Amino acid sequence: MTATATDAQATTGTIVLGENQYGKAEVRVMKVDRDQARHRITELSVTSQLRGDFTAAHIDGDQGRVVPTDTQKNTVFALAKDGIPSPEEFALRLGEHFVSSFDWIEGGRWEAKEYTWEHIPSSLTANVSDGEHDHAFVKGGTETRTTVVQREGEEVFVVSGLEDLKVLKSTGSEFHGFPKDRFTTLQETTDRILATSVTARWRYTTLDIDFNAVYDDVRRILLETFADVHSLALQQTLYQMGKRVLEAHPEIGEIKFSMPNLHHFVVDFEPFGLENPNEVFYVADRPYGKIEAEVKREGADQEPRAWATVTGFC
Ligand SMILES: O=c1[nH]c(=O)c2[nH]c(=O)[nH]c2[nH]1
Repeated sequence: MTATATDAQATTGTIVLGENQYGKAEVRVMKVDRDQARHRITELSVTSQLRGDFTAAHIDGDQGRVVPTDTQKNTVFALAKDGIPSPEEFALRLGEHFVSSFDWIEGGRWEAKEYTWEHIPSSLTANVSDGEHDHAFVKGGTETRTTVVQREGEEVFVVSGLEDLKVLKSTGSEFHGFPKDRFTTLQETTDRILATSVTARWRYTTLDIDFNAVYDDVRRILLETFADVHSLALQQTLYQMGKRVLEAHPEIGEIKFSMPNLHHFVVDFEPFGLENPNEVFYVADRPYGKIEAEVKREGADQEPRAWATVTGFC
């Protein structure tokens, strides 16, 4: 692409500040609920960013309206003291706090990622209830629960999801019928390993829900559907996962996925005079297929502002 005369002209006009937001990124906070012998721990990585008219800060170096990023970090810790019932409720409270505390703050973006911890199973008896240690934990699954809360005045948008939910099927996956040209080497298959690491994000159309219960159920549906669908392509599995989530949860407007196709290639044992009926695979690190799609409700209202600052496809 080449720059046009109009582009050149545009670069000579008055320079002004465009969209902006600022805050503290990746504040790692752990809240221990220790009011009972069996503790509960919640670990979040929180990014808080404020929006409003910060022209003076950018143009004149005037900090009169700049709530320091350090204060935003401290606020994350201070609000955690009152509990983190869910990442969504915590992010919503941060938004409410900043918008109601400083009249020039018009909104912002609060992102939270939750890391899973599980009580360590134990056959001992000291500090153990129901076969699990009361205050010793092991890191849970590889996945991270996510939420992005954005606020414009009284309008609030919540996009929640998960990242890196690793799943694999050792059969029940086919891939054939694709077009072939002189560069095609891929063999058709009616039995292959299907593996992916699911990143999904969905938009809530209401805040009047139990965020933890809905999250648990969406995760259950994603896993069950991945397992249940006899896959003719990762694209088909993805679509079914989204469809079943939307059918079960009217409070979700749309759902987006980014799912790598993590290739497992059958090792060629012919040179060794051996057979390999889908038993030994070479696990390829990269490249990987990159399958991304949105599943949505036909004719439903879209809300691009909810997705505006979600990086990548989702
Ligand atoms: O499920 C798949 N979808 C594709 O689009 C694709 N392309 C490819 O080479 N293998 C696969 N597998």
